[in-house]
Amino acid sequence: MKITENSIQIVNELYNTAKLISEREAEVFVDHILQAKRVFVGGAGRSGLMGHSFAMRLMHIGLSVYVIGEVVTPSIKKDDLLIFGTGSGETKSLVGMGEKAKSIGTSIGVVTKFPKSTTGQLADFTVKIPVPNSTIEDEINSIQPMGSLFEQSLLLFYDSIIIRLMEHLEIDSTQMFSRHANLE
Ligand SMILES: O=C([C@H](O)CO)[C@H](O)[C@H](O)COP(=O)(O)O
Repeated sequence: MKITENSIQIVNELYNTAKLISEREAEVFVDHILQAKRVFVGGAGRSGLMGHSFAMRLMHIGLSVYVIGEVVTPSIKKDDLLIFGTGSGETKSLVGMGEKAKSIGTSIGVVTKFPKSTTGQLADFTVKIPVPNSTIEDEINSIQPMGSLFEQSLLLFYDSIIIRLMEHLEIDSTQMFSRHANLE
């Protein structure tokens, strides 16, 4: 298949996945972010990279946000919100961090293909990214390898959440640019 046709097929896959995400689950996700004192975002590998992108936008809209694992990230507290993006829901480092946060009483939100996974069960709320017919090992309805369809869908979901938060907080792109790093 031509490379450009691959791109079109990927966009179709993203469309078919995005339209199955629950609006109600997405609104609950937004409500928790708005109520949290600070937001901590976590994820491993490519899912974690999408989390970095999300955390940057949360900073741009003026929220207190940290990425798990950065050396400047402080201890998490009860009034904070912990967000994981994890396709499998079973990534070991996240399970350990989720257990720790739960013992502190921190609210946990997990965006995943598998809400019944170990991290999903630790969560106070989940958002299911319903990658069609997927299993933990593979993505049988995708032309893409490994977890790519989940990871791209996660980024689209996170960016869609940002647009909703901009509406709630009455923030525009110009204000966000004013917070963007000036030491690049
Ligand atoms: O980077 C990843 C890998 O390339 C699969 O596509 C995953 O995002 C990473 O392994 C984390 O896995 P999940 O927690 O299951 O998303």
